[in-house]
Amino acid sequence: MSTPSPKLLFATTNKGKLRELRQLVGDSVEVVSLADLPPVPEPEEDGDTFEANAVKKAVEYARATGLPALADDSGLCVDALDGQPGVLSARYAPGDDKARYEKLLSELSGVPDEKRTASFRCALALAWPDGRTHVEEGRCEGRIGYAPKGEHGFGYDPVFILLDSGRSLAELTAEEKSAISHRGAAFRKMKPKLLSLAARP
Ligand SMILES: O=c1nc[nH]c2c1ncn2[C@H]1C[C@H](O)[C@@H](COP(=O)(O)OP(=O)(O)OP(=O)(O)O)O1
Ligand SMILES: [Mg+2]
Repeated sequence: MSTPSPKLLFATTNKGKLRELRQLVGDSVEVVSLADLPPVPEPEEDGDTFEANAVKKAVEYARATGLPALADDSGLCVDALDGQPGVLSARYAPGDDKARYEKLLSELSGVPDEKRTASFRCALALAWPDGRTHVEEGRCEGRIGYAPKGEHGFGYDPVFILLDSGRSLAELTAEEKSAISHRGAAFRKMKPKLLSLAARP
């Protein structure tokens, strides 16, 4: 028997997203990541919306690889900063995730609790190699804390505080995070499309 061919590409360079998407998909669809394939140039994320960037990434990766591709464009919209860093979250400060959330904390220094509200947004786009696309979005409400806490997750998770429990997203297990996260919400809407992919001959 020959090995079955891969059915879906997780089209992201972000290891944190990849880990969460793998767990969300489970074994319902056979997946590969970019690391399993010959190098593909990274699409330029020049859209004004999460949706536009997610579609662009999914379409370019699907065309380049010939595989159906699932791309994620996401970020943090902070009300006191008029929605910034938004689609520019990954480029908010040079360096690593810590440098970016520390910049955010310093931008918000002196801003009181009730004005520290924020939301994580995620657009997931599925693109077929022929150019067809399907998009779903999700969001997660919270507020920005005063200092990082928690060891799980990635990105801005240590400074994103949930409204009900007061815990940061980085204090949740992967399962707990996906149950309430922007990515989990978008994924659950996308899931029927992904399952239909698996069923294809
Ligand atoms: O659940 C999350 N928990 C914490 N932070 C998060 C989350 N979701 C997105 N984020 C942050 C990380 C990055 O600063 C930006 C995404 O930027 P974004 O361009 O979509 O991803 P990326 O460049 O890291 O990888 P790629 O474009 O290859 O998928 O928002
Ligand atoms: Mg990116």
